Amino acid sequence: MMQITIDSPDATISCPVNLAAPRARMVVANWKMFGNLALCRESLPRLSAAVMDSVELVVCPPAPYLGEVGRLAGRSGVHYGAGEVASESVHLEAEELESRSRVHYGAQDVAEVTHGARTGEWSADMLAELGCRYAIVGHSERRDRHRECNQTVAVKAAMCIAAGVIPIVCVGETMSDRESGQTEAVLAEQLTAILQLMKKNAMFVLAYEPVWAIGTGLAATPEMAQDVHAFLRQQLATFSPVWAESVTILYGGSVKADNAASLFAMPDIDGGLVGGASLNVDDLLTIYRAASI
Ligand SMILES: O=C(CO)COP(=O)(O)O
Repeated sequence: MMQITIDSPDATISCPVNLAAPRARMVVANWKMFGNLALCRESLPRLSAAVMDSVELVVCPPAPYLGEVGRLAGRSGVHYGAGEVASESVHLEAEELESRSRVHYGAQDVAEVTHGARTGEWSADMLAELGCRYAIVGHSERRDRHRECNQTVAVKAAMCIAAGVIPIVCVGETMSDRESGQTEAVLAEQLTAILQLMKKNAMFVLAYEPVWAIGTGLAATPEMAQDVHAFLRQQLATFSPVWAESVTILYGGSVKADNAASLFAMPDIDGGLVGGASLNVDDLLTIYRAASI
């Protein structure tokens, strides 16, 4: 395992990266500001029972539910009586659950500093302490509503890496960017900010989420998404060709049970970042299984 170095405004950070590892296939459920404790308790045991070694499954609930999701993901419902959790997993033996791959979980955002008087924010270290393996950074809803710029997103990603949390970095163009032929320029600018801070070889997940496809029911076609994913991988390769092959690139934007398989069949699409459809456990499981093909 080699070490890589990151220059952040706070510190110089070293983090391990395993270049020998093949890139992971993955489905990430971004619940956004939806769901409740009942959804956590209904879905986590079912997801844990369905998880396969070949595809990672990550749940990113609203922050107040991270502790409960972590608890459920860690023990897959064995702490609950059958009356409390309506799930097949409560019938599984503890050893069987232990031996399975676990559902991972992560936050939808993180602060760009390690600590401070920041009401309503949380640090990457706090997420690590809660057992979060991932944190989404740079989602277009935060870039738009919270005015997060490329530099802020890059610092957040670096904070995650320093804390041992893998950032899922979102990039994507608006419809007007696309219509004016600016898609590649916009994506390159978003990605360059990240790469300049992380240098190369850092462990992160990239998510291509065209803004016009989010929550609209209008997903990119598999070919359209593949073109962009190939472009993103090419950009990564300018830093390191070997590393570029190891980076998981997810597609997000109206991924549904009926279009997931065709999107995930494309060579540079390694899985999905799923919003609305992830709130329905059956749909999420169908999407998850589509990533194993
Ligand atoms: O923003 C998204 C995931 O982060 C995508 O949302 P939808 O799947 O609801 O379009």
